Amino acid sequence: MLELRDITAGYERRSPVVRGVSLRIADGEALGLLGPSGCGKSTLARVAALLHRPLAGQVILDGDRARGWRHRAPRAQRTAYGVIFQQPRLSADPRLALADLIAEPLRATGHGSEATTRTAELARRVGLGADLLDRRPHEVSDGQLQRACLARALALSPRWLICDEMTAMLDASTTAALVHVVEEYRRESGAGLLAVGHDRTLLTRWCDRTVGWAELTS
Ligand SMILES: Nc1ncnc2c1ncn2[C@@H]1O[C@H](COP(=O)(O)OP(=O)(O)OP(=O)(O)O)[C@@H](O)[C@H]1O
Repeated sequence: MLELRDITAGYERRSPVVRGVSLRIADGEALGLLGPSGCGKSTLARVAALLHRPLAGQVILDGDRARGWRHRAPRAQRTAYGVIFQQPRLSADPRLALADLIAEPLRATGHGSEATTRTAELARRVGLGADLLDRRPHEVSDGQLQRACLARALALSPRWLICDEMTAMLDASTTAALVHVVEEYRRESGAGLLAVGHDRTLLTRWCDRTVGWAELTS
């Protein structure tokens, strides 16, 4: 289970953007979190993924309380997550070819020897043609780059996926393709999902359960 207990978070201690929010996602469950722009969804998603230290509250991951954030999180907790953000260009190193982008987590965790085989496998899974793997981010479309970011997020076979407006800048067919990849992975692996967004139709179709920001904060 992934549990957020009474989380208060933000960028200034005196005016947090998230106040006293609690939520639980059961193993294998897909939870959609809906809310208007600027309400604090991404901040909460980053707290859930151990990327943003909350001002107060606890994150409990598979029974263990998170004690570190970002690079200070223990590796076993950090690698339990695959995270995909809204804007692939902000989360992809522009100097890396897509193959190296996908292989980043493998190399960073001492699995570099598997990188070539795993990268090819992951690229196939997300529908990225082998001809694109030598290109750098500026040489591919947003949709192609987001596919590479999804492949990178799946590289270490995470138990939890955090999709923060993953499809907000994509067309309908790429959206459907990426959601399909996530769902196929979840079926095989039993991974849980927190999908953040403002598209009620998409999240209702995609997730087992959706919750609105207002319900969390009331
Ligand atoms: N790095 C930052 N420094 C200061 N304030 C920030 C930072 N990131 C976000 N904020 C502010 O925190 C609030 C919540 O932002 P957040 O990105 O969590 O909202 P959101 O619900 O995900 O919005 P959107 O749907 O537009 O992505 C906003 O008022 C935003 O301006």
